Amino acid sequence: MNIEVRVHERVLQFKAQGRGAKGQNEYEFSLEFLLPVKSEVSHRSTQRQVNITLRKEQRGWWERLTLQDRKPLFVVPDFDRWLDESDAEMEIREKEEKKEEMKTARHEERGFISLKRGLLFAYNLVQFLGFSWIFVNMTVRLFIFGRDSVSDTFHTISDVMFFCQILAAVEVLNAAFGFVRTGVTPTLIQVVGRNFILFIIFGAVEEMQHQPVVFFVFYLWSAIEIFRYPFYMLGCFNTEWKTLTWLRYTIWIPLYPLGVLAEAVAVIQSIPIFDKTKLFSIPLPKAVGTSVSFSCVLYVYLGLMFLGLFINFRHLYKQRTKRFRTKKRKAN
Ligand SMILES: CCCCCCCCCCCCC[C@@H](O)CC(=O)SCCNC(=O)CCNC(=O)[C@H](O)C(C)(C)COP(=O)(O)OP(=O)(O)OC[C@H]1O[C@@H](n2cnc3c(N)ncnc32)[C@H](O)[C@@H]1OP(=O)(O)O
Repeated sequence: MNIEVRVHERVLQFKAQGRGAKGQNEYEFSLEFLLPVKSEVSHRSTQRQVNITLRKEQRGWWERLTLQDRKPLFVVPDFDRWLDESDAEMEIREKEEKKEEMKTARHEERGFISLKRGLLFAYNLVQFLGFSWIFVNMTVRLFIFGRDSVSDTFHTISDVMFFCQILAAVEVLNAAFGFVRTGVTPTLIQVVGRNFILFIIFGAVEEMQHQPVVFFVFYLWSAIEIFRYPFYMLGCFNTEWKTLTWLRYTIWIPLYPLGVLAEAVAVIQSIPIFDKTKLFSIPLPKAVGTSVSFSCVLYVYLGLMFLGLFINFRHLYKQRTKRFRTKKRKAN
């Protein structure tokens, strides 16, 4: 198709060769607009139609399209694209409302992120202070009182340990609600595993409270946490201290198996006590006339501990690899 479109002042002139109502022919028309239009004109033709785009010289609403009062017969509005003054106002208002909504949403989102960050920071700070107190207290007491301090660990430390470990349940919620990028299972294993030892094995059995194993368990638990929580505190502000990151992702390698071993020793030591005292024993129906010792649960738990160790060791190994691989790639 041979198309010629020209605009001068306010007149559009169109000429084209093609097949239309009069078959193969030359078609032409001209339109004199009500007000001037810009001389740049663009057009695009398809098999069915020619689209011509013109721009007004000055923005604003026209009373009508053409200079002459009566619209030429061949001009018909395309109502799909038709906009009148009230439509445009509505469109502008809608756009502004959308912009305002987006602004408010972004504002709320930023508020939520700062609140989340603030709460996480406060949580990590409290845990850091708690575990630091435990670690420093145990170390100082060990130097001052020697072996006597070991058997007294539970009575001097347990209140703060109870507090920190109850509070640690927050970590399961953080993982479950997606507040931190981590899996629920490893966190649940960690929190349930420790609280089982703390509340059932040590808390409920007085004979266990003077055992040296309490010292080892508490010391191993706090030794990792005094690095883990400050690492998270810095993370809340997208900051990191390389040495601390290295310590957080490295010292669990010896500490975790040692911790599980110490916990396993505690469980094994408590078995005869549960058998003797019948504490938490599960009563059987009267016809059978006896009860199942809680030690059966402890045997099952011993198996679960090593499964838990495997799951969390693998999880921590993955976290370590991910952390150091990302850092290396960033450094390149
Ligand atoms: C289902 C119930 C079954 C019960 C079965 C019971 C089985 C019992 C087995 C129990 C064995 C437990 C033994 C244990 O008690 C022994 C010891 O603890 S010994 C001492 C050594 N221990 C450790 O080293 C473990 C310490 N604990 C942990 O590392 C975590 O608890 C763990 C869940 C294991 C791993 O942590 P996580 O998955 O969170 O990994 P990351 O630290 O890499 O964090 C991932 C990202 O999340 C961000 N994050 C996490 N927490 C926070 C927070 N509190 N505040 C801010 N940000 C947080 C973190 O920054 C990472 O983000 P990014 O990747 O962006 O940097």
